[in-house]
Amino acid sequence: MSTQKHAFQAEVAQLLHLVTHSLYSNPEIFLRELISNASDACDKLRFEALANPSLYGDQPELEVRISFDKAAKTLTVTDTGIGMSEAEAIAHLGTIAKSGTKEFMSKLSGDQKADSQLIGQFGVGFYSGFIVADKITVESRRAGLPASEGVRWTSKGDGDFEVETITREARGTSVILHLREDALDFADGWRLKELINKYSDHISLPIKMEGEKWEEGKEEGQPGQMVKTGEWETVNQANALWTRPKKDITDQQFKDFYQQIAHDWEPPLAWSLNRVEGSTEYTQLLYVPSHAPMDLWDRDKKAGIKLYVKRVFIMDDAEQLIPRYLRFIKGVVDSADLPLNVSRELLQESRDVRAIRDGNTRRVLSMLEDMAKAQDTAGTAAATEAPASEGKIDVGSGDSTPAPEPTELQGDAVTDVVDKNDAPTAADAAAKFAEDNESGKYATFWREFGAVLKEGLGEDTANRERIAKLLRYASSTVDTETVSFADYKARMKEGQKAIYYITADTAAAARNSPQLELFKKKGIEVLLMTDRVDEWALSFLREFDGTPLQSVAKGAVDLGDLQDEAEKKAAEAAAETVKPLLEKLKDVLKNEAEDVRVTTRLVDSPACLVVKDAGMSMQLARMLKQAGQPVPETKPVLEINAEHPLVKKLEGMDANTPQFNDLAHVVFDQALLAEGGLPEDPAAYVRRVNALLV
Ligand SMILES: Nc1ncnc2c1ncn2[C@@H]1O[C@H](COP(=O)(O)OP(=O)(O)OP(=O)(O)O)[C@@H](O)[C@H]1O
Repeated sequence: MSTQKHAFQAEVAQLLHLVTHSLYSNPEIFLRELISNASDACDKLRFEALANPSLYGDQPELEVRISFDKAAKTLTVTDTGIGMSEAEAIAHLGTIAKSGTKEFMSKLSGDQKADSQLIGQFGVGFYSGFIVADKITVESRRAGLPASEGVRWTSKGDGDFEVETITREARGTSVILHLREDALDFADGWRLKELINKYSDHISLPIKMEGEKWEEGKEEGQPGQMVKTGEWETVNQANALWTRPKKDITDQQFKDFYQQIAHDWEPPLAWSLNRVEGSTEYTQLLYVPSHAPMDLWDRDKKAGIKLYVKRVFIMDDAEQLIPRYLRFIKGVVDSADLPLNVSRELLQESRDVRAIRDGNTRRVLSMLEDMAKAQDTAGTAAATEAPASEGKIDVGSGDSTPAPEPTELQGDAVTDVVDKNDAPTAADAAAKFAEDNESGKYATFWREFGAVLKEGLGEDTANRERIAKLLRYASSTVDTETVSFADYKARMKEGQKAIYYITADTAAAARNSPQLELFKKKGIEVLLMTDRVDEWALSFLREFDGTPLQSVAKGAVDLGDLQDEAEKKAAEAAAETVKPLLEKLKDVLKNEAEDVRVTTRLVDSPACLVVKDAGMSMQLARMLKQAGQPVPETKPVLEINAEHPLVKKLEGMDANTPQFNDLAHVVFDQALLAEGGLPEDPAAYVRRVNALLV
């Protein structure tokens, strides 16, 4: 059969260029990527063979072999997995099928340092071989195909690759790297073992290397050398990480495993490994990443949970195992109860799956609570020399014994895999304390994923209160997004009956909103909600811990006991005197405003717009309109400040004059502008302002 030449898909060519130019500083990751592909290929075969055991043929073993040839300058990774047909080799090794590739490519800046960070988030897979090789040959045969239908794929990592049909006796794939001159140190048994140990110990498959022994020189004066023994030895632990006792797993191994499953170069913020026993038995290993993926905002993004059944890999991205608002969580669930042939459809209906999903949700929420608590403790104890307690501090690092959740497990007992004697020493704890304190893990989490977590208020009724406790906002008195509802409540003024908040497009707009004037004057804190999701999410949270939440831009302002008698009296008197003006304004602005009333919420501004209590905020209405969604046509209420000179001026004017009409409209449009909106007719607004200026 002749050789056919194929061009790489444009994105692959681009990726290849990037791989070889950005990743040379960390060349060794290629081995992790190739072993991970080999392991995936074995997982796939094991899964397909459940329905068709003949796929194993006469080779029942699933394994990975790593060999090298110093003289030929090659390094070969061979697996007995599913293999590839010719068409598959062309498709899988010549194009990138992954969603998000385009987006990824568009984010590249040309700055190698920044790009290599990005590529770490994306995962380079097979192409990382080109960091150390100037040519790669892949020989493969798909399980179930005859030996004559093997394929050889070859490329130098430039614009194209070649494919030819070969005869290959063994099922599976060999990836042969022709090492670059500067990467010859990888053709070394010790070096390879060290790397396997570092990156792939937790792979559940045996990774084998040919044994070597020292042989003295045959003749006098001839140096000795290492020679191969011909026996293949397993060099990794070959049991899945999550099946090992936690005390036998180092932090580094947890992190390495995360990097393998999440294709992320950054270490995770926290993790938790537990064996859950009871009516539904499973092991969960869950990770909180330290940064958001590029497609976080895609609500259809697949979840990052891999499902195993009794150690057999079943599927990636098992979205039934974690709610959508926690879609950023990565990890593994290994169930003891689900059938091996479980399908996505079946997952939807399974009671066991619901129990696992609930268990995962609770576990993630407690990890977040622990992180938040560790940060709070760090914040208050920052100046003290020693940590307050080991348990608390260890919690923040993610590898702690999670707090038990007795009442919430509905009969399922959590047995942590960790040996309780595995507790960290005081020195460990102090070191971790310093680390956590420095990094502010919860702050990082909140910055990256806070807005997604808010979706949980609407999605997860059962855990709404727990989620509410995890929320953080900036406020009129605190610049950073660090204020929890509980913090807010603790600082509430004597007599204050509600948690006040304002929604706006930006923090600046919220902070400078006229609606805040009275609150600022009285020193009442107001939470600033500036995420798009805030208003929707808050519609599910009417109160926190018995205290109602009240938007300062909705309904009439009622500060209740916070307003003293004299103020109330003055306001009532002002309302009385300004009544005739209100009538005039209502008439002139009948097309724009639902109502015009006098308010005490303003101090420096003449007027502001509010919506009725149950109404949709103007900000949300604008957002929906922009998104092309139908929005009920509601008019805002204009509230005026009877003390303001402009209002006093209006009071003294004849309502039938064009000047009154102009000033009334200017006051309305300015209130709209201050709130982040745009006048219906901007040109008319400009004309009116100009008329008043001359
Ligand atoms: N050893 C192998 N055996 C069988 N198929 C393989 C092997 N290595 C790679 N492939 C195929 O080539 C595809 C591309 O591999 P690559 O490593 O580039 O991406 P990936 O594994 O899909 O993604 P990532 O590594 O980022 O998770 C794989 O999805 C798989 O179909």
